[in-house]
Amino acid sequence: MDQIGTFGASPYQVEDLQLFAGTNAETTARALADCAIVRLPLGARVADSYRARLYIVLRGALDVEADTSSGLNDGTVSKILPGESVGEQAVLDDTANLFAITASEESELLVIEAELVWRLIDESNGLARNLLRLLSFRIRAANALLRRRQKLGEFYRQLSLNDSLTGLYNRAWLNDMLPKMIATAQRNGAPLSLVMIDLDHFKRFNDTHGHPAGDDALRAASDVVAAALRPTDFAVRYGGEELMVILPDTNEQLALMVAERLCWRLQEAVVFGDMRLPLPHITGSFGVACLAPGENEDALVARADAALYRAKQDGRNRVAV
Ligand SMILES: Nc1nc2c(ncn2[C@@H]2O[C@H](COP(=O)(O)OP(=O)(O)OP(=O)(O)O)[C@@H](O)[C@H]2O)c(=O)[nH]1
Repeated sequence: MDQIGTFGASPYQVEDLQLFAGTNAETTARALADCAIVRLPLGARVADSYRARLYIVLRGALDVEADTSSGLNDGTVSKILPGESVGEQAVLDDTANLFAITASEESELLVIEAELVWRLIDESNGLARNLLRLLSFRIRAANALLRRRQKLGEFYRQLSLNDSLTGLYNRAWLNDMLPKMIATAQRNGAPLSLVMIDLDHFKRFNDTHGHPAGDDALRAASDVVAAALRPTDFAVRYGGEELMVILPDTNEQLALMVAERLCWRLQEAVVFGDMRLPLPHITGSFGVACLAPGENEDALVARADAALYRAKQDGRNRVAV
């Protein structure tokens, strides 16, 4: 970063500098006359960014990375073009320019020391107004970036908690949430029931209609289950062709009714939307268990599993407790 001259001896005009728009050009030019102009070759970094200084691009362009000190640097880079500035915030709160500033092409920069910026703010309402406007714009941009990151974070969180084939909650979600729901139910003395569901002869279904049709069937079964539940119930893909329903505040009798309803709706489900194809049907076997006092999630799941096994043994397409 070589100094190649001063603002006063350069061909650049105050009118070229966004930050000084609307200020008295003559007074400003006088104040800036001794400020250094430095040249930055392509790819060079603003080397003394440890100081609070304002840089105005006169020619070329700068890339400014997000704040590297906060650990929030996610590769977001803003471009600073001729007339624009960087470092206002560092000057205002008297901290170093902690972000990485690099020349994206050969550039010339006007360097204004913090003390001079403050003096100019004292002397010029126009500069103060421009700075406020610029900061307000930067805050809005930073907020928008945060919102985008939040949305992205939420998107990935959803991805990691939902099964990609069926859209139901996955095992990771279950492992996290079921113990919490059980603890709440135990604490409040509230009932909680589980329904384990296993699609019947699913291997045969796959062998007869093909694996993609098997996927369609799984999706159809999941849709049936999800659509039949209250907003307070939860549907989970427990494993391959095994689903689970968690019914908070539901005793065994009610859970049995829910399972019967699901069983009936499943056998009525349309697997293929294309009516020209022969209509294969799917059925499921259902095991119901209601939380016993002092019981933990493993014991409850094991009882629902045992009930499911009985439903299979008794001929499938049915509910057992
Ligand atoms: N298409 C498809 N098939 C799956 C998926 N996950 C598991 N399966 C199949 O589900 C079948 C389960 O077979 P089994 O465990 O033998 O049980 P079943 O044939 O359903 O017989 P029963 O449970 O005794 O009624 C296997 O053939 C798996 O390949 C999936 O995501 N998509």
